[in-house]
Formats: sequence, C-alpha cells, structure tokens
Amino acid sequence: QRDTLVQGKDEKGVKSGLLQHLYQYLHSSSKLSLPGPPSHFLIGNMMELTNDHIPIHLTNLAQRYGSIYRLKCGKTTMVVLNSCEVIREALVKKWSDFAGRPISYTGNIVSGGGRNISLGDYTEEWRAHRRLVHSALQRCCQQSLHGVIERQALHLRKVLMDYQESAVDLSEDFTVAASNVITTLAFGKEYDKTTPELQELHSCLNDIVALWGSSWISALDSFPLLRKMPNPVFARLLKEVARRDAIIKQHLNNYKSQNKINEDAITGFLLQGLDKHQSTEHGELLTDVHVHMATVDLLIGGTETTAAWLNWTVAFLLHRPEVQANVYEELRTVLEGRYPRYSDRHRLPVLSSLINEMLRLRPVAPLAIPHRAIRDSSIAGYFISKNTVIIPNLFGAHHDPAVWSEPYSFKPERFLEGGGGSTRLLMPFGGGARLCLGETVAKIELFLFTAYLLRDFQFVLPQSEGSLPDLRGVASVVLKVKAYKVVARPRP
Ligand code: HEM
Repeated sequence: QRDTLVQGKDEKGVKSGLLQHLYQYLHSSSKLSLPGPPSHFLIGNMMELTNDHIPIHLTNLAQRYGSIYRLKCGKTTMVVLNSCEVIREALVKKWSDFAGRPISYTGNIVSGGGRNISLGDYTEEWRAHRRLVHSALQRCCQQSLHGVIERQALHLRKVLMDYQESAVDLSEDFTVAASNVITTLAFGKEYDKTTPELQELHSCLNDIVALWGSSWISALDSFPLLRKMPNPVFARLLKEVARRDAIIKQHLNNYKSQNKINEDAITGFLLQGLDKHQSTEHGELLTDVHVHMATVDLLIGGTETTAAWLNWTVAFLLHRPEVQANVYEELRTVLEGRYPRYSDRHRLPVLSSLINEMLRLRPVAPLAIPHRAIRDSSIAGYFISKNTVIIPNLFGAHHDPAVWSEPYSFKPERFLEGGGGSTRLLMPFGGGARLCLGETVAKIELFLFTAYLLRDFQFVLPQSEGSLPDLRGVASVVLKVKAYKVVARPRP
C-alpha cells in the first residue's frame, strides 16, 4: 500500500513537474523579449556602463524601458531590475534560481579562486562556508557586539572632541571606527588611526575595491584577448591582492600563535568550527583558505559600507539642520541623558525615520553584487536563460516614483506615522540566499553610531566652506559622498 502511495505521489510529482515545464515553456515562448537600449556591433551596450554614476544612469534608463530591461556586454546578457517588486521576485521568491554569482576571470583573482562568500558561486562548499561564518557572526552579536560598538562610538566621540570645533573631513575617522568593530570581532584587536598596520590594510582593501570596479579591469572579463596585452592597472590589482593576503595571513598566524584560542572572536570560532567541520563527512569542503577569505569578506563588506553611510548621513543633515535638532530633542527627552541601547530603537521613531530614509536614499551598495541565473527561469513573465547576469538596482528601487513620492528628496518624516513611507519597500541589504551577511551587525552599528553622534554633537557647516556638501556622490561598488568638511560642535 505504501508503495502504491509513493508511486501515486511520484506520478503526481511527474505530472505537476510536466505542468510546470509546460507553463514555463508557454511563458518563455510567448515571445516577450526583454526591452532595452539598442545594442551596438561587438560592444553591445558597454557604453551604458561607462557613465560616471551608473546607479543613477540605470535608474534613468528604467524610466524609458521599465522596471526590468536587458543590457548586452560582449557575450554576456545582463538583466537590470529596478523595482522592489521585481527584485523581490528574483532574489527572494525565486532565490534558488538566482543565487549564483557570475564567474569571472578578475573576480576569481580577488576572491581566492571563488572561495570567498561575496563572490563565490552557489555550491555546496559555498553553503557550508556561509553557514559557518553566519553562525560565528550570530554568536558574536549575542555575546559582544553591542559592547564593541559602544566602545568604538565612545572612542569616536573622543576623537571629535579633540578636533575642538575645527573644520575636518570625518571620512577616515568613520572608516577607522567601522573597521575597528570588525577587527575587534574578528581578532580581538583595535587600531589607532595613525597605526601603519591599519593604514596599510585600508589602503590595500580600498585599492582592490576601486581597481576591481574600474573599466580597465572589467574589460578583461568581457574581452579575453585583452588579457594577453600589458595592463598596468591589472598588474597593480595583482600586487594589492598579494599584499592583502600577506597582511591577513600574518594576522591569522599571530592569532593562532596565542596560547589559547579565544572563541569569542570570530576567527577563534571559525577555527574551532573548521576543526569540527573537518571531522564530518563533508570535512574536505572547508579549509584554512576559507577562514582567510571570510576575514577578507568581513573587512571589505563591513568597513567601507558602514563608514560611507555615516558620512552620507552627516552630509544630508547639514542640508536639513532641523532634522538633527528633532533627533537630538527626541534622544534628550526619551533617554533622559543616558546613552541609547539598540533595544531603545522602538522608543525613538524620529531617529529610526532618519536611519530608514538614509538607507533608502543612499543604499551604499547601490547595485548589490551581481547575481547569476543558475537555471532557466523567469522574472515578471520574461524568460531568463541560465547564466544571465542579474543586476539588482537597489538605488533604482529606492527611487521608484511609483512607490515613493518625491523620491530624490531627503524626507525622513515619510517614515513617521502617517508619512506614507513603508520599510517593507526598502531593500538596502538585498534579500534571499545572498542577503548581506552583516545585516544585523550593520543595523546595530548604524543605530548606535548615529545616536551617540547626534546626542553629543551638532554638525554644522564650517564658515570657510562656501557651499553645502555635494549629494550626488561617487559610485563604484560602494556609493560614497564627495569629500567635504564639517564642524562637530559639542552639545552643552
Ligand atoms: C550599511 C551597511 C551595509 C549595507 C547597506 C550592505 C549591503 C549589502 C548588499 C546590498 C549586499 C549584496 C546582497 C546581494 O548580493 O544580493 C551585501 C553583501 C554582503 N555583505 Fe553587506 N552591507 C552592509 C554592511 C555589512 C557588514 C557590516 C558586513 C560584515 C560584518 C557585511 C558583509 C557582507 C557580506 C559578507 C556579503 C556577501 C553575502 C553573500 O554573497 O552571500 N556587510 N551587503
């Protein structure tokens, strides 16, 4: 009887499988071809990607071609998704179809042969790696994260006090604060801004991100023939990757040579986790290289993003000082003088509305990281073939005029009760299988750093500065504000 049941189930499965194929076939053969700008001989739509601000350019193209359109680059077809609805369909609803990453020549070089989390393709090895790092981060969040961020926020306060109201560019201080959160979590180590070790690490990670985002490098992925020609930019990238690996290796070796491995730090947890993993049947999947590359992932993913976001927030607040005053007033009255904790966030709606509006207006990873279709699928009724590259334009979704009124205006009040804005339409951390691994860390950081800064300082435009900060920004993998100076005036 059981066999008959199973057989019946199998038949049903086959039938529903067939129906699904038929449905997909009908959909795909409905000859809906994706809209997109005219593609030129050989170069396709490469020129669209040379714009100086790609997220804004792709968002403008959506006005003409709709929330989903295609671009051709060499042999690669890219599909750009520009609304929350289509991004959610691909990344969340059909996550298993679109969880891959494009495999590229240069991507392999910066990711240790695809063995990091952010650029690694969706494989069993990748899943084991992500699971291991995810549980390490979760554990850290529970045990020590709040204290680590509070400590860095208080240190940042001291640095700003020491400036004694002089006009300064705070970007480096924000980078050091964010990076110290990660290095403390990772190795139990924090650095002073002037430490040569820290400066070397930052300059090398920054260079790798900037060089890898340059068109001199991406051209090598689309046109293999170029790899045979001399390319000084590529030579520099190789040098910086080697420098990065030497620095991280030294850190890991120092860490391992300690008497007792501290499981509180992520590295300790990862090394212990690796030992446990290696004694299982999948033991060969993860090695020391994965611990090494996870450290790179956390440092790159967790430093420039958070720092860029803080720098944007101060820049926008200079444009609307009354928002700053409202947040300060709320902190003062609700907390009665004490410093906030993350658990206070529901009692601080004005501060939360500022954070949400900044995540909407300046999602610091504006195009997420490209995804790849692992199999034939569909989005919004369009057939998407295996290996198509998917670009989730988070910036575009956050500026979609169909869902946001005055999408380019800085209006935190839209997220206050009755303001019409919905956090359900925000996707600054992506979604699905590739959701930002540091989302929880980032949310606590953004909340505590912003709250501490606005509780203790009023940010004002220096008298020497003729104009307010430029809010268009410079877009690479991370969307950053152009350098500007500000005065941090201590609150009475
Ligand atoms: C404001 C702060 C941050 C924002 C807006 C942000 C946003 C993002 C986005 C949009 C992605 C790509 C998701 C996708 O491909 O669909 C991503 C991936 C990632 N982020 Fe973040 N991130 C932030 C902070 C952090 C922090 C603090 C860490 C580390 C502690 C981190 C680690 C990572 C990693 C490892 C990935 C790759 C995930 C994967 O490929 O599976 N991020 N982040």
